[in-house]
Amino acid sequence: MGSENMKLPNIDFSHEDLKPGTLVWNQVKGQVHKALVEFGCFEASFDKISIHLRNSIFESLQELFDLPLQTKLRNISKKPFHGYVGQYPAAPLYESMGIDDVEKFTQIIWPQGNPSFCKTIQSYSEQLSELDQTIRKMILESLGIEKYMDEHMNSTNYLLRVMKYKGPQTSEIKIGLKTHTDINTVTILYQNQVTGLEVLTRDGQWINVEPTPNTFIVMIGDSLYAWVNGRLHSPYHRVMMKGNEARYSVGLFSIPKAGYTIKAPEELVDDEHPLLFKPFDHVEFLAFYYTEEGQRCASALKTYCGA
Ligand SMILES: O=C(O)CCC(=O)C(=O)O
Ligand SMILES: [Fe+2]
Repeated sequence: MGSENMKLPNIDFSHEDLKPGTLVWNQVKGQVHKALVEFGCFEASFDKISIHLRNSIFESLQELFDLPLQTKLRNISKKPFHGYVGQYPAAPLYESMGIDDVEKFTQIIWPQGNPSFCKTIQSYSEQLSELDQTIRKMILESLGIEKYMDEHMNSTNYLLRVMKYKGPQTSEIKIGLKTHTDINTVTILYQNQVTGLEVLTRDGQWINVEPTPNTFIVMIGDSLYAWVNGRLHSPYHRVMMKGNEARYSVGLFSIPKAGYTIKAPEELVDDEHPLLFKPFDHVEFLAFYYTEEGQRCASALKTYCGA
């Protein structure tokens, strides 16, 4: 179980003057780098998303998940994990839906229209993608690889995934989502007040993440871990549920585009830091990841393209 007294670092991104080159930018950048080396994860305080939008997002999620299963199943996608996921015996509490294109998604789920859902999701993704970009700029600067900024920023797409974990209706702890690392670039999670997310430290302790209305959880995925040649950590995490209440969460995932080869910059490879992964295409890696073997191995990426 999660350790009672450990906490993730909390970094404040609400400062008005948070622009590249300012003193406050450099201070926050230092905190981001330290947190990502040590934990691969941190809490971000970010007040650019209004209280109204923060509340609407969970109302929208509830409205969506309350729909009949038949309706939710209309969200299909050729890409794994982008469509409706749920009703799995191994994760009976979990349901999720990927939203690639919110207008199309809204049209499929509500053919009669649902402008308020569409607008809420759209504003949320747009506003939160600013935080994603700020963090990624800081990462490249702190690693001294600014010259790859445009290439890196253009190498990803966003996916918003909304998630619901039913309360198990018992005080016993039940698995919500099994232990995994994220395989994308950067993940930013936001959730309602029901606890459950746990992040594993490098020395093997589980940290319970305590949600608050203005904290977002930022996490490095394996693709970024590979690209920065292991300079930042990509943490194992899981969701454990107890009690009656449902946990709603929403993840903004930056994901490498198909056809983009992830290859560590030469600046990050030397005798002390030998190359960890051979260059790979994320979408080709996904095909392996979702095979039985890919799901079984401790590190699918290492098995797939470890150097
Ligand atoms: O629900 C959460 O907070 C975590 C979800 C998660 O880890 C994932 O979707 O990869
Ligand atoms: Fe995850």
